[in-house]
Amino acid sequence: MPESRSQQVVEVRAALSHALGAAKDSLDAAETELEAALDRRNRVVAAARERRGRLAHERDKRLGEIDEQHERDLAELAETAAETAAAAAPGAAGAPWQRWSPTPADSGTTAPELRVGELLLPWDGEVPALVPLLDRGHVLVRGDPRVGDDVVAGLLLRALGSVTPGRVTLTGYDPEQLGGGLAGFAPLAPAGVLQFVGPGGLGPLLDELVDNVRRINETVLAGEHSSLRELASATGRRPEPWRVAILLGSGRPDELSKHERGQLDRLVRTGAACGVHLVIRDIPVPQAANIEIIDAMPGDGARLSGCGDLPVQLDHGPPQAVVTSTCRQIADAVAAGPEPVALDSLLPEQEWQETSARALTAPLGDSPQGAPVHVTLSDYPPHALIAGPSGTGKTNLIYAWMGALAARYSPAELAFYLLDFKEGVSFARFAPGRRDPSWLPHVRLVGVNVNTDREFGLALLRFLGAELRARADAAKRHEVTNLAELRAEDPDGSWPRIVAIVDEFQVLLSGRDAVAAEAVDLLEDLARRGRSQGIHLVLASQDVSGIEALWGRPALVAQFSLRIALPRARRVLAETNTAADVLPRYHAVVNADSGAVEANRVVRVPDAGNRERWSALQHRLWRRRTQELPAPRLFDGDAIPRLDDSPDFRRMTPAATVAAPVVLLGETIDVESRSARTVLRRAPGRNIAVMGTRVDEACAVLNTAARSLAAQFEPGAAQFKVACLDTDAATAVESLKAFLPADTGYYDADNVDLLLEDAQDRATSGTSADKPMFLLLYAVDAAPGNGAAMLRTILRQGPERRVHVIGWWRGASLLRDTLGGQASRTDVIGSWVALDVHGSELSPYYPGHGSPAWYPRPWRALHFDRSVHRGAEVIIPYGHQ
Ligand SMILES: Nc1ncnc2c1ncn2[C@@H]1O[C@H](COP(=O)(O)OP(=O)(O)OP(=O)(O)O)[C@@H](O)[C@H]1O
Repeated sequence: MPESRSQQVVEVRAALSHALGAAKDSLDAAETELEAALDRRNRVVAAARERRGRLAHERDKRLGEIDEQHERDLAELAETAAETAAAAAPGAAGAPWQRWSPTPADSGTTAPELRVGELLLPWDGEVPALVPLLDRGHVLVRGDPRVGDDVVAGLLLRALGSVTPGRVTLTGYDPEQLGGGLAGFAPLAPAGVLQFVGPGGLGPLLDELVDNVRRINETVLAGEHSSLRELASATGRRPEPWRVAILLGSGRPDELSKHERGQLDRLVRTGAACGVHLVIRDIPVPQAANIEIIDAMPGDGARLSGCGDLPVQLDHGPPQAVVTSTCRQIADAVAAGPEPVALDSLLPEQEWQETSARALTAPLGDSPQGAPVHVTLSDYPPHALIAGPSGTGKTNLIYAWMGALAARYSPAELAFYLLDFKEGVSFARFAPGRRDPSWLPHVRLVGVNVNTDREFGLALLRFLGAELRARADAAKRHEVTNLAELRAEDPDGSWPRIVAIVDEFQVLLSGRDAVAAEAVDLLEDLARRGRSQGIHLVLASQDVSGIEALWGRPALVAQFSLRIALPRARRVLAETNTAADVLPRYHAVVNADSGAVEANRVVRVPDAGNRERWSALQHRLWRRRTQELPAPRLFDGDAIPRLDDSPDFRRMTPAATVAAPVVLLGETIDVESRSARTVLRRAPGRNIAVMGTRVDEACAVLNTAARSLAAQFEPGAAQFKVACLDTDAATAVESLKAFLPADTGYYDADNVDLLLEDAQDRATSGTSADKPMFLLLYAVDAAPGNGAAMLRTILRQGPERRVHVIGWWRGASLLRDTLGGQASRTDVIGSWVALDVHGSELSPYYPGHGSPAWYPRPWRALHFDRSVHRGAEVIIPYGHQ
């Protein structure tokens, strides 16, 4: 058993050793594995570390890239925002106060947004914070009152400075006298750009604004446009101003009545489309998308509802000096009135397309709402009265009206007769001139500088009277009653509507003389009957006396139912109609109902005075005229007519025998260019006496007589004898020699007795078969010796034997002396021309008429021929012969 035990021990040992060996192996294996594992782990850890490092690097790199991209995006966005803001708020709407000045833009352009501060962005550049007010919405300011004041002042100044002066108007409601940024704007008040309503005024103010919105919707937008902004961008015109109401409440919840609250809601909803905007503080308003809320806080605490949560730094208020000077500037510009509109705005697209059969209608300008204001002359209203103090644009208005009419109606449809009683040549542009040969083809007559020649006004009225009768007769023949019917019945006839314009017509009616009396009678007849015959009168006057001259004739005034009043014109509208008192410059009130207030229409008149613009129109129409159309007659009271231009003189041709030689004496004052004449028939009394001391005029009349006679006779067919007894007339006589036949006899004081003896012989013993003899005697009162006695014989007996005296006596009484003194007969002087001789001295030569109303004036004479005249006529001696 010991063996077995040792055996067993051995075996156990062996087993143990084996086991130990096995365990060791296992341990070794395990350790190797551990080592490998540790190694692996170390490698994994190292790899992991390395990857983390790489990842971190990658992440950092990416983050860096993202940051950069973010900054780039932000900068890009901020830059775009800044650019957009600069475009949305150009000039005065966005410039910082340090370099701010007004930049008024056209009313047609879109309204800018207005800067109130700066968006605080992590960006180097500046992004302005803008508020959409004009044409877009309303603004509610809350928060710090002082900052709020600055915001309101800034907004208003930017709005005012961005548009044409007067296009933004302000109304302030400030019952608590908070000022609210408004105080500095006071200089706008006198020009009506700013007004304040007091406590209790909120209701009426809101009502007025609502009324404006309603009116603009109904009459301006009129269903065609959804807003003024849209209208402005479609038409380039903005007929209404922006009306901004600044409502500074007290913060009391009961400040607004129910009605006021309703009106406020209405304005919030509908105002902006009509340019009515609210800037509100401390008044509760409903939430609305078009109200920009400004939380006014100092520093970076401010917010704008339109900018979300972005912090905003509000601008300081505008410097007081800038506010004041800008407001003054705006007020001055508004007081001075708007810039003139161009004449072209009155012209039609196609010229000469209208028919005047029923009426003459043309625009005179635009209404304040931008719609054209048309003016009509027809059966009603037939005639117009225009009044405007000097310088208010009356002449311009007449031009504008004429331009608008002339462009629409051809000369076959419309004829103008123009007369200007004031000094100057305002209508002369319509007639051919030295520099410009064109004329307005519709114009038949232009009278300028007729202030002393009231007879010319009379002549025009007489002419129109004759035309009226001709039309009435034609109407009777065609059994019709008015122009439209006459034109339908007589389509080939020439029946244009006639518009006679008389500027400063009161000159014609002034005084209580025969001219005025006849003028009023003629006017009354024309005004009454002209309406149906297409004859329209337009009377213009600058002072109230002009209108008053008519006032005494209510029946006459009543016919002038179209009234046009320029700024400050008085009495042309109805007595209680004061619309003209508040008209801005270049505006007029047009009233087609005799001045009744309800018929007022305000019109802004374009600038038609501009010569170039006018002349472009005139030239265009002139080139379109038919070649037969004659140039208008130009009567210029300041010009001395020339015999060579006289149609009567030009028609004269020489003949061997002339039964009734015609003596021309001067130009008549008439619508047609016509010479005053006396016919020297073989009949008693056919002599001509020129009376007066004025040498030049007397010589002018005698020379005209001599030249016109000479033009009718072939050489040798008549005898001319010229005596010059006043050396002052020598030059005139000398100049005559070129025109008289070579065998003319010339005499002076030394030998005039020979001439008279000769002529006396012819006068007493000649025969009617003898050649006519014309004695042209200059200063004949100076005939020496028994010259007077011989002259008497010649005057009395000569004409029947074809011996005629054309003599100049240097005074009416000297003629009387020649004729044999006070009691002598005067019928040997069948025709006379009086120069500076008073009417009372002429009565002996003016049989059956008393004495003519004649007040001598330079280069005018009175002519009377007892064989043909009922009354004496004023004539203008021909000059420069
Ligand atoms: N609508 C207008 N637009 C621009 N300028 C105008 C307008 N109306 C008048 N003017 C200018 O005002 C000035 C006076 O105008 P205008 O001669 O027509 O006045 P008036 O009332 O006829 O004066 P007067 O009777 O003294 O001649 C002129 O220089 C004219 O060019």
